[in-house]
Amino acid sequence: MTATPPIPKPIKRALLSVSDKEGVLEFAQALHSLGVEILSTGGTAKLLALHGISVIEVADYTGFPEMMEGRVKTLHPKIHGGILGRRGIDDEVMQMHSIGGIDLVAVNLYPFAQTVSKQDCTLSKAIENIDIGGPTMVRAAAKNHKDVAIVVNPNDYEAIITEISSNEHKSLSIETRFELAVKAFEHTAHYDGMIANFLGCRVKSPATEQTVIEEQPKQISPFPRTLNLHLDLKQIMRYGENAHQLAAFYIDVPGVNHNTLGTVSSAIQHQGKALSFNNIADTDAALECVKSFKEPACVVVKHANPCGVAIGSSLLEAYQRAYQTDPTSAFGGIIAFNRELDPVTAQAIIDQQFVEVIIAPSIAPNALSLLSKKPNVRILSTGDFQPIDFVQNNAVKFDFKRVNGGLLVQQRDEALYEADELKIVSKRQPTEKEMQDALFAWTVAKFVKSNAIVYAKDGQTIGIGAGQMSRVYSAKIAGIKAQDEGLDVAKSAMASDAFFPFRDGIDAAAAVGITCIIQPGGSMRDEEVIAAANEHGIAMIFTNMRHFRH
Ligand SMILES: NC(=O)c1ncn([C@@H]2O[C@H](COP(=O)(O)O)[C@@H](O)[C@H]2O)c1NC=O
Repeated sequence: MTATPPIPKPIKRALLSVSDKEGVLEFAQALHSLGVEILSTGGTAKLLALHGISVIEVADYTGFPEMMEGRVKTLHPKIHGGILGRRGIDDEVMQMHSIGGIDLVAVNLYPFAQTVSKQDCTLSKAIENIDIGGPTMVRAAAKNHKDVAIVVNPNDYEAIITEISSNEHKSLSIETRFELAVKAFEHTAHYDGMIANFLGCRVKSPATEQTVIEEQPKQISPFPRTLNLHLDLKQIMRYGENAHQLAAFYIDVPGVNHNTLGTVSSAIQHQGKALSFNNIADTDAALECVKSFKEPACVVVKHANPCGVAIGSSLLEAYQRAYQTDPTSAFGGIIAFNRELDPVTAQAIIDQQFVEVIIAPSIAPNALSLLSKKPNVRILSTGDFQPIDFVQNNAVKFDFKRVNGGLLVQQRDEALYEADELKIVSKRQPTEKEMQDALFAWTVAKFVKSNAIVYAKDGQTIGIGAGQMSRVYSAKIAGIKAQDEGLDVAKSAMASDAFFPFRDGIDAAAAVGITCIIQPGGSMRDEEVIAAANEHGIAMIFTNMRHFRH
């Protein structure tokens, strides 16, 4: 025998207490029209009253004034009893203490994230912006979702009004209340996580020598004692890196300190099969690399490594030159552009190769209709993104690598080189063209897995050696690939993501005709390495910055 679900009770009384007042007037107005009595805290009540909406102030309802500059507003048994009381179980005790049920709670919290993102935010200001009464109501209402609806997101107001209006009992279904409750706990978990992260950077831990309780400390750790992450599930994949692995894509929640615009996480997919785990990883690698260039550029990626990168006077030229580096590896690759994809380039791709994903800031409509002939190709647009300003962009953004039993956390590698750290260490100065080629190769090398060796000439990669355990083998592979594709390495620049431990890498470069080398320097045998460059007449630039990538 199946139990008949209880008849949902109508929503008769709502409590509205919001910091973000967006949409609250319309919401309150609609609730009022549905015959709902509205209780509200000081600022919210004032706004509603000003617009002629009938409202009872919480202070009048409880008989207790708001006090301590808002620290105590709703923390009263008449409010919390009204939210937490189990209908059908606690009715008698509620009646005994004159506690009326509150059937809907709409709360959003003090803007803690916005407050602490301001440069001049003091510790006291941050602490005053920790909402206490709000989360208490949110959690209470979420716990009692069987009888109470909790609304934390103004984007939900409209759907809630629509559902109540169309429901014969002027209520919300249990499914809606449950969904809202889960959203509410996610919201308070995120909120408390932010607070714990903020305070956890100031307390004695392996990251800090001492607890820092200063109003505006000059330096605090970027690493909280406990790391609270908040990511939203975007997609479940059919499988992970391999078919026997379950996988999902979680994305950053856009907010005050996160800008997800122009990333793979917020890209719009126009056609093609769902992105796979490897597609997303490779698309991110291609996209982040192509953002480094100001000129029209194209990056072709395979297994997270660029296999061809080029700039050109047009996107078509950039694509053709990037493809030319390694057509064999480009088969089934991921292609990223830093300009709108035009129909000529789209047609060239279709004519020339099998491609898994194409990503660009935008896709011209006529390019999209051409690509629709290849419906399996995943086409993504990110919206505009700015080329990375390596000097300006010093925001602390984290990069994570999971190890068994822990998580490695580091700042993202957002630098390229410090201009005043570039040093010519060879006898011969690089020509202007050699310098341009070297910086292009260096930019690409940053995105190639270590050990990375990149040969480049005229804004085009000529050979890329990636992921080898010895640098000299990466150099050899870059040379072999160039030769196999009939590209002339002579007079190319060579970039190495880390220093050369021995002179053998330089000798190998000279043997294939490299005339300029860019590398971090810093080896015990730098002298020997520089002497080798001088012997071969190679111009050598030290960047004093390494770009390992694993
Ligand atoms: N202290 C309390 O009892 C309390 N109750 C509700 N709040 C918050 O006060 C804000 C709304 O205040 P007002 O309606 O006065 O603008 C909301 O963000 C709500 O989460 C409170 N404030 C902070 O803790």
